[in-house]
Amino acid sequence: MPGLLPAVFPAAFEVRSPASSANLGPGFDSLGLSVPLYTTLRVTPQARTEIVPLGPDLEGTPADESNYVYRAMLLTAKRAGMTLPPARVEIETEVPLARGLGSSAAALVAGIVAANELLGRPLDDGALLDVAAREEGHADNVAPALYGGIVVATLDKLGTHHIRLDPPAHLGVTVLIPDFELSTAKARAVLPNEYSRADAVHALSHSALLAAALATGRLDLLQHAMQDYIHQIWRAPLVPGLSDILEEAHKHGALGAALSGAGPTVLCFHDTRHETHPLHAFLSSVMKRNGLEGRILDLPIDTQGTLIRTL
Ligand SMILES: Nc1ncnc2c1ncn2[C@@H]1O[C@H](COP(=O)(O)OP(=O)(O)OP(=O)(O)O)[C@@H](O)[C@H]1O
Ligand SMILES: N[C@@H](CCO)C(=O)O
Repeated sequence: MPGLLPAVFPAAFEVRSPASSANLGPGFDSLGLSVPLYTTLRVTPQARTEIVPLGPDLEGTPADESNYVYRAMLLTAKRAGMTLPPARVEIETEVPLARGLGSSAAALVAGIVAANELLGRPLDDGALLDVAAREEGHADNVAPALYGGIVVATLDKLGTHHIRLDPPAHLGVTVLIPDFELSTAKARAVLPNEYSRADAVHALSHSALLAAALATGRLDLLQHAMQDYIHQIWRAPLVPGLSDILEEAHKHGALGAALSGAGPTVLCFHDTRHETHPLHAFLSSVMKRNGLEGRILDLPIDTQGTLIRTL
């Protein structure tokens, strides 16, 4: 009577994917870095699928196929041409939702890596990135969430191509995370469909300079290289204080500043050898002037990306 035998399931495991900050100014949809705030999945193979969002931040998150994690797991199985084995998937996150720190990318990447693990690893890293980038529509959050560090990535008909950079020495991140949500969809809806040649050349040259500066540790060039006219000016009305920070943060110790992803978080680079008190004081004063509440955190750049651990 095989039906009465206890099923033997593979060992439970945990997948942890980091938050990310996309664009870094002019690298719209193509450049990002990861930071150590994590989305964690605990995956326990069992007879039926159960999606279990945990904690107050995920309250109201669906537990069906519209859940980002579960959707990503199903997509991965489809890409591999296999059926997803059932499992209990507990989801926890430290990444604030809809704040420009890649919560959706961390959820997607964690789901993709978890499904690949359950399926016996049929997809290599490049295919995992491609599944994630196609689902997200751009690779600038998902690539750092998968690989860690700073990643330059392209997504087109030919596939997803990327180069991962180790962060330059002494480069730290300060983020101002406002207490309000801004969905990526809303922040993309305000962008124009067309740009002038001058704006295109400005974006190309500055994003190329930024990637080269990050690759060679030229921290002195960040402030200039992070200038952007592709998305930040259009999004500024949605993020009170953004223009002040972009214009003035360098006077208070920032090496450069940018809207993080689609916002409303703002990212400043700092030199880890220097105090960040003056920058914090400036960011606090901008919040106060604009009637905002929020958190200011100094973070290193995560270099590990997504990790799997057997439980
Ligand atoms: N851990 C999670 N589990 C399930 N769904 C999640 C999780 N994290 C994020 N999401 C979904 O992603 C949505 C937020 O995605 P959105 O793209 O708007 O913002 P973001 O990814 O946080 O920011 P950005 O893309 O600008 O960096 C949430 O409203 C929720 O539906
Ligand atoms: N590059 C994307 C990141 C947010 O998902 C944007 O700025 O809209």
